Amino acid sequence: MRFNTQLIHGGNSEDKITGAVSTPIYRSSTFHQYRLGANPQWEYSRTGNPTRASLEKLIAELEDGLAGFAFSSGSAAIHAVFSLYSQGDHFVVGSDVYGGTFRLINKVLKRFSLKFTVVNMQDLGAVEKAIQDETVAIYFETPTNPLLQVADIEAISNIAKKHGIKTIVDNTFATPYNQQPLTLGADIVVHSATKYLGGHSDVVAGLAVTSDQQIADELAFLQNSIGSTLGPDDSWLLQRGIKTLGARLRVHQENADAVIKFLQDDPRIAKIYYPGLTDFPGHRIAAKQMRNFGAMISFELKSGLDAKKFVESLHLIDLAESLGGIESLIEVPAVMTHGSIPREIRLENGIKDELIRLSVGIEDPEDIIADLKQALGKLKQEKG
Ligand SMILES: Cc1ncc(COP(=O)(O)O)c(C=O)c1O
Ligand SMILES: N[C@@H](CCSC[C@H](N)C(=O)O)C(=O)O
Repeated sequence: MRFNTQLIHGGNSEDKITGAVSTPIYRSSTFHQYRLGANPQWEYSRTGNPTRASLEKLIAELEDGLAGFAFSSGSAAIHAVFSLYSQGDHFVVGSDVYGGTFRLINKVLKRFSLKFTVVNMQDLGAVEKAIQDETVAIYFETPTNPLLQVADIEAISNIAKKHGIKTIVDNTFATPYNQQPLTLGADIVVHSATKYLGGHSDVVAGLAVTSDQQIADELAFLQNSIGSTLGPDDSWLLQRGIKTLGARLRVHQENADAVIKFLQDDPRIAKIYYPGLTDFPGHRIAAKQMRNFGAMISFELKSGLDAKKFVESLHLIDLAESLGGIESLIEVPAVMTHGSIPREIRLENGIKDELIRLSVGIEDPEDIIADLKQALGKLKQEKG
């Protein structure tokens, strides 16, 4: 099956009992056991639920992995993956990660004595140099949130393999439509499925997929033991969202291409962060490992232009956290999504106070651009 067919027909897309073409929502916390101690397939919904299992099978197929696991949020999925490891274990972590991941690492995982070295993943020499005797895995996003930095998944996975450690990739920005890290050598992929996979800003969910049987067994154990599983209703909603991933991403991409062109031509834009730009660092690697460059764009206004005024002047584009939904969303990472990172670290990592991040939706591109234009126009008027 090809990818777009798989989106629709993958997982357990037909119910074995009724033939329903949409996986039923099995809203049952427990399941009747016909014989005592017979180890039934379904026993209790935290341990396994048929609706969740269909979604988990689907994401495993889409990422070309062995097993998938659905969690109550992306953060819960990331937490479960780090729970594979023990006190004293060391990780090499990308310097540009979602603010909540930074917070999880620094305010939670460090309390359990996991150790971290932060490295710019574009510097392969620095990645290898950061590996210690206790290092168990390399963890990174690509493209990153919010700077859209691109890391070479294959090259980093090769370094990891050479040192007998694992590679974990947060594939939220790219989705398996644009990039499949497991096929490039990674061992575990995590997602905030709240974003493009759900696609409609109506579900908070997380996914993890692995190509390694031992990790799969351990993740199944941890998912059940920690218990941060995705409920059947949200599992269904997420699977429904995933069915249109390809169709949505094609429009997201067309719109992002139009918005990029507009921003490039506007004299009030100082800098654009987007892997599709040929002069953007990482463009060559993105072109190698991604089907397309996605619809996340970050940018800075020319000095003296007020980013706050700009985002508050938009009418169509929502000023809101999150991304990847059908509606265009804009935000200022320093104040919103990455506010949990101390300012000096944010600045060190390249996240300026005025950086603006735009998630281009699937509205008519003319309307998105008209909104950007009118909000930029207000700034010009004020300055003049
Ligand atoms: C790249 C990335 N990873 C993980 C997360 C965490 O996901 P969630 O909000 O679903 O917990 C987010 C956003 O929240 C994100 O942008
Ligand atoms: N206030 C939230 C931040 C959510 S950010 C959501 C998403 N990852 C994004 O980057 O837009 C928090 O403190 O967790």
